[in-house]
Amino acid sequence: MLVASGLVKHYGGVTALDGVGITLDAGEVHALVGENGAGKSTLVKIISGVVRPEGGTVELDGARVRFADARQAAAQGVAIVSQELMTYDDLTVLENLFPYGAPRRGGLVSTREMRRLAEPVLAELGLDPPPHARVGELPLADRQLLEICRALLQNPRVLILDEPTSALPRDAAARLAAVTRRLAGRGLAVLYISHFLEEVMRVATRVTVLRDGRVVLPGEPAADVGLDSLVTAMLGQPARHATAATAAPRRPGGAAVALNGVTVPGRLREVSLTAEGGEIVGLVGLQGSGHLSVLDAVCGRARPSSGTVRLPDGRRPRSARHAVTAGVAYISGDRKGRGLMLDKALWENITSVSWLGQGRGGLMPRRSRLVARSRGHMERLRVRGDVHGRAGNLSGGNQQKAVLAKWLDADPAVLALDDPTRGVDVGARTELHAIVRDLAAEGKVVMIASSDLAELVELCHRVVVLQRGRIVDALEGDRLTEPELSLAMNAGFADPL
Ligand SMILES: Nc1ncnc2c1ncn2[C@@H]1O[C@H](COP(=O)(O)OP(=O)(O)OP(=O)(O)O)[C@@H](O)[C@H]1O
Repeated sequence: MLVASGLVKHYGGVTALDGVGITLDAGEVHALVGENGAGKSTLVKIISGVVRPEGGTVELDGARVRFADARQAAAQGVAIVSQELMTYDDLTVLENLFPYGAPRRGGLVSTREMRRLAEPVLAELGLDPPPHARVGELPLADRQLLEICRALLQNPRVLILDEPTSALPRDAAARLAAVTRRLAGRGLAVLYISHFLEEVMRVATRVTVLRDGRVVLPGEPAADVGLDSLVTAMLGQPARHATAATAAPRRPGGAAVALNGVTVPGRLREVSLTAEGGEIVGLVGLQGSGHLSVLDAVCGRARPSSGTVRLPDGRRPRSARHAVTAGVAYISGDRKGRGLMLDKALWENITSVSWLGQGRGGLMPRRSRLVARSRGHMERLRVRGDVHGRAGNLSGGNQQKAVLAKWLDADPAVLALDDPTRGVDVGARTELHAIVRDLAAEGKVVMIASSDLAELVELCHRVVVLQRGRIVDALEGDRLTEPELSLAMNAGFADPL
């Protein structure tokens, strides 16, 4: 149905695509995988017309197409849900669902018609938001699903999903996988880009792997490709297997983060928790359970009405900025909360936080030193990009790594991580985990919330479970397994706030 062939695209000296082709057939879920920076999003942008290739063609039903933009692509039946969230946060749910023109009756926008069209699609994805709520107020996961609803409301024949589950909790991701298969069953051609390889293997009928802008595995039946060979194709070498968290050295007793009877109205109730230097403490819960509010309290983003939060230097976080200067690094996988200066060079980004903390009154280090330091962090995290290039030119996953590089440069005492490996490829995920373990071994406090339970089990010494603003369990040792975590998150609800 859709055939791209021989696509070539360079960005300056970088070869993003070097003769890439892919065929999407009706009724298939075709997965596209590859490391961060392999060229996946560039391929999508060329199909949607956002980026012009230097060579190659895109054909739809045998006719060559060159869409001017995503809107024209949608009009011809190619709907794209891109990696970056594109919701209009100030508009309502309904307004967001019909961006290219709302249904009208007698010349007037018909809210009733909008609801009639939207409701079954929302229901299929398990969404039930108040239709007049502002989208900015919805949780990230709902916003991501909403974008998919918007694409489906265009009745596409080709649906392109670029990392559709990166912000989704497991149940929603599973629901989306089922919906995706159903859509293919109805004859849609689906291109599915994801870093969650197990999910890819479950949902895809065929899989194409890109490495360094080239196709290294062309549209193989997913059933014939094992997970290991998929990883090997992506990385060009077998993956290093992560060691279990229990093997990580633990030296508790250093400076700690301590929450004592912390209540944040509507979010946390009398939460007491100590995370010591050297410890990796996980935080988990269903949406709205308060696990992210614990991070917010540590980062000075939520003020307790009673109780105290103490940072390793003995101070209380008074504001987000104050927490930064007190050595708290907050790293979020939420792309919008990433905090890179996209127009500035990578080295300026990477060295920006430490300058905040150390710069006052001191001498600005020489630029060459800052660049060299940035290069060091980039190598360690395998950030693929030019140290002098704009941060905005990096692929999504590489931007995520650049944020971590920035905080590594600041040498924080506390790492508050919120889904830090969202959208990051398998190789980088393992690398990132190794770095987090190293930082803990150096005596730093690590607190991590993740929607990826496997990540928590692999990484944490202890995982604290919250329900309705309260700590209800803490799992460690033999009890720290995915099924136990899932059970603790869902079982026996605490009293409501
Ligand atoms: N506007 C741009 N300017 C310069 N380089 C760019 C630009 N967009 C992409 N690149 C580069 O092209 C390469 C491919 O990027 P692309 O975004 O397609 O990767 P990706 O496979 O989607 O990665 P990710 O999994 O991280 O999203 C990367 O090296 C990236 O840095």
